[in-house]
Amino acid sequence: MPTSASPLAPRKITVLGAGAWGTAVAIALAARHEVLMWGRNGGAMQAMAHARENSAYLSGCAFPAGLQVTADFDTALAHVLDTPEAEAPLLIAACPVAGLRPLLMQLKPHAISHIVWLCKGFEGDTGLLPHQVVAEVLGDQVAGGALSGPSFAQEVARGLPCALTVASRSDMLRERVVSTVHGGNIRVYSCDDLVGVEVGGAVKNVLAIATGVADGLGLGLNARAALITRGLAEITRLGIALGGTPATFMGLTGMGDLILTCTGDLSRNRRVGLGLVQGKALDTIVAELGHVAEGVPCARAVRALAHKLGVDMPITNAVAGVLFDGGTPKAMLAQLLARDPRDELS
Ligand SMILES: NC(=O)C1=CN([C@@H]2O[C@H](COP(=O)(O)OP(=O)(O)OC[C@H]3O[C@@H](n4cnc5c(N)ncnc54)[C@H](O)[C@@H]3O)[C@@H](O)[C@H]2O)C=CC1
Ligand SMILES: O=C(CO)COP(=O)(O)O
Repeated sequence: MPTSASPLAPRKITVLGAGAWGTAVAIALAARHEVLMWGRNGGAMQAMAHARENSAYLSGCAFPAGLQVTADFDTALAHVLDTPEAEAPLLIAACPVAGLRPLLMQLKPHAISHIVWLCKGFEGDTGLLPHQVVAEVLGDQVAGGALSGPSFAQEVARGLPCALTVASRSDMLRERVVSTVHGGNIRVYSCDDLVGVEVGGAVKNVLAIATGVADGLGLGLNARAALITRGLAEITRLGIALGGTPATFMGLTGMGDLILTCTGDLSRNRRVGLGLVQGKALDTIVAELGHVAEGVPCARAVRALAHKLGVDMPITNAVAGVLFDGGTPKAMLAQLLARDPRDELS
């Protein structure tokens, strides 16, 4: 579907969440727009305002003049809510999946028209995708969309080129995101397959843990390519079972993000896999990361969901076995290799 690009004027954008990705997106958009980033930790936001960088989550990436920060939720919301809809303000939720429902509960009393989320995963307790959580909390009158794709925060914050996809069932929201975010070194594609985009973004994190394990064990490039490709097959099976469109999994938010996260050493999820092979405890690995690794809770949620739906997801099951059931990386490998042969395309 054709969409217009290049905004006519700077827009008002609020980013809720001040981790690595929220900060990178805020920095990138502040070159062209008036961005206000909210974080829940008052001390941290004050330090950011003073240093003009987010030293805890994205050090060395200076804030442009167009980026302001606050720890006051009402101020952050007023930045977009006090802007006429005709000026197309943009509200972005940049927290991890586990923080999405609490954040939406904070938003619920306010009259928001739309929301874009950046998180990738399934909600732990419910097994819901982010768009389902949004619909459950805010109802379906609020236009919602996921902005996803291969995009390491460190690279986006440094202004390196990337391509993203906005997925929404709302024409208005897709148009607003494209016309606001597309430009400079960021290309934004659009599609209406929310399920496919969200499943790809969620499950690739589990596969990145698997690839980290394989690379940590020194299994070689052939094994890595096999894992990525068969990983894509299992993402696609789950995505189709949930109502996604097959072609979506071949796109930026499927294959694109899978390749990036499985092969790029900037990936936190890949580093979880590497750490497991070094014999570190999961808690230690995550604490050392200092960031969320969505593939960890996602592995549990996807294993349960796939079991419920009768979808075969052997790599995810093997990862979950190592993460939660005391399996060893070598046992994970043996379990995968010992599987019966199967038709590649079934
Ligand atoms: N870092 C990256 O390169 C990318 C990350 N993502 C996704 O974006 C999401 C966020 O990731 P990062 O920012 O990298 O994580 P991070 O670990 O760097 O930061 C998470 C931030 O979220 C905050 N947070 C947690 N719960 C919250 C809540 N209830 N309300 C408000 N803030 C809350 C934390 O205080 C922290 O500031 C994840 O789902 C991740 O998969 C997507 C694309 C790229
Ligand atoms: O989603 C990402 C890149 O697109 C970031 O992946 P990690 O969370 O594994 O760092």
